[in-house]
Amino acid sequence: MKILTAAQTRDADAYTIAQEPISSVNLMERAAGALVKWLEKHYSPDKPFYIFCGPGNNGGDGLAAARLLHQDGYDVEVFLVGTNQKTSPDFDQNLQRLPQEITVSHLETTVGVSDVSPLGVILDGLFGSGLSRPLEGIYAEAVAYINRQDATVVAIDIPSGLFADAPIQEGSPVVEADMTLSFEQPKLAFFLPASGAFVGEWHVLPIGLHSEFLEQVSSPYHVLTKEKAQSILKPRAKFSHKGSYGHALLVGGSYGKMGAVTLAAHAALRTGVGLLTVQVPQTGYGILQTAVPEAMALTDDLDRHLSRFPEDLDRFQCLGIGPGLGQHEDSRLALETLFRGQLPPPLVLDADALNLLAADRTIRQHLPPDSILTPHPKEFERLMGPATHDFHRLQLLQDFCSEHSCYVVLKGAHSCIGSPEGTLYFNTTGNPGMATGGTGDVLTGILTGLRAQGYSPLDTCLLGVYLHGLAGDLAAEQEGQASLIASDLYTYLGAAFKKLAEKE
Ligand SMILES: NC(=O)C1=CN([C@@H]2O[C@H](COP(=O)(O)OP(=O)(O)OC[C@H]3O[C@@H](n4cnc5c(N)ncnc54)[C@H](OP(=O)(O)O)[C@@H]3O)[C@@H](O)[C@H]2O)[C@@H](O)CC1
Ligand SMILES: Nc1ncnc2c1ncn2[C@@H]1O[C@H](COP(=O)(O)OP(=O)(O)O)[C@@H](O)[C@H]1O
Ligand SMILES: [K+]
Repeated sequence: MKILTAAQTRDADAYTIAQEPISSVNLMERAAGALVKWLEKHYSPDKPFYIFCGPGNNGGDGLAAARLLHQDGYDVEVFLVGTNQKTSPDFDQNLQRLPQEITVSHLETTVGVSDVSPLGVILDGLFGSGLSRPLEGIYAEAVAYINRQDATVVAIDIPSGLFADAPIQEGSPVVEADMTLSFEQPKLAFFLPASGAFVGEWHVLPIGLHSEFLEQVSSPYHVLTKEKAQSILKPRAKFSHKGSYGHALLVGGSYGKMGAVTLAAHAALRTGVGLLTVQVPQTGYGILQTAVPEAMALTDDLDRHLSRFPEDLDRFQCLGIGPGLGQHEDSRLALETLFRGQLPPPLVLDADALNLLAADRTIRQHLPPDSILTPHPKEFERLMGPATHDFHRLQLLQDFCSEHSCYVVLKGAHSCIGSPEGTLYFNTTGNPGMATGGTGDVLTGILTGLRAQGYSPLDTCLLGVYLHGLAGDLAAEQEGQASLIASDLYTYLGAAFKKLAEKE
């Protein structure tokens, strides 16, 4: 699913109005209809609705929703905010259509305004995708009032005060929504930490924007959906054997950090890889053979850290490097030798492999094309320097992928996969239970296992990141978020594969 900018959404609107054709006010009616249908499904008529409307079409949506909810027997109260300024024609028309029985207050100030019922629902229709500057005056006051209430806050299209595709200044007024109902497409701001925190849970409401426009419009931003991940998944063939599913090599572990590479090894095996070998320093031999009997072990000459890669790398279809590796100079030299030598098998680089890469520009220049890198934001900062805001970080991600012809999984609540062409995919699975040590190592194992089975680098990232988050969601359902630990992720990986394969 594409993510459109605010300008593209306006164009989609205009295209639909011209081509369907449909009048602007009827398109608003369709949007409000979809909104009310969702609300009525989730909130019973004993919940009072408090609808805050600004001067634009977002306010118009709020007014249309007020009328439709009232018609269906809901108790509705409307607050008009700053609408003595210029209002949009569709706002005006919906204000005229508002039944007289609905109480309407013109909010000049929130001083002395009593609190709404904590059992009620506030609909935030102050501003939508047309926001052009930070909120001030009565708008800022209304936002503060809404944020003080205990009622459930549902934002129409986007929480008021957020830009769909640009950063907000720190401290500027924004509605803190429990739920956001976004028309047709989610907004880019939903996926990024600084803005996404205001959005709450979000759902997309289709409103029938013209499919021709949506197919043709080009956007670098995509949502990684279940359908997309499902289309990548390859079934296993009846007469296949372990040779059909690749041989992966994981290199990592050091004294005190053997857990990281054993987590990755378990995860690689659970992706269905045919064979797995793990290269560890001497100290890790017994640990690995005991903890992961399915994996073959190779050992370094050194006891506590790694100083070389195996000679015969050709027999591996993917090489995953990093979990628990440490940053010893010997390990850095080994990485440099690997990159400067013959083209190695397809690579997955994580953790200390990334830190070594960040610390040494010359190694980075020799990064083999089509490599997969999986930094968290701090590791990414070491590679590319600090970003001024979340949207800038996306630009840096695109720059890095195109400069090095590689694929980067920027990990987070909505992990973002970047490709050399500049396309970005935002993941939709996963939960805060996964914010715990070792979950990234599990991802490295998953990606190494999938890549070794012959998935393209992009498909590996899309499928692997989706499955990793889905395993986290299934684990959290059973274990709860707080108690989730990294090994739960590979324990639930099988259930995630099964769930992904299910047709809805
Ligand atoms: N296709 C769809 O998705 C559909 C979308 N629909 C709905 O339309 C919404 C977009 O509507 P919209 O363009 O009228 O924008 P909205 O945000 O309501 O108001 C903009 C107005 O506010 C003003 N203004 C801006 N910032 C301001 C500020 N800080 N302080 C004060 N004023 C400020 C701005 O003025 P200006 O920037 O010119 O000064 C302009 O007059 C969208 O989110 C969705 O809810 C559906 O109805 C139909 C299908
Ligand atoms: N709040 C969250 N919601 C969803 N996924 C998360 C969240 N926090 C972390 N994760 C996921 O957990 C993993 C953490 O990786 P990383 O930071 O490398 O951990 P570690 O280094 O301990 O293995 C990433 O895949 C990330 O996307
Ligand atoms: K809004």
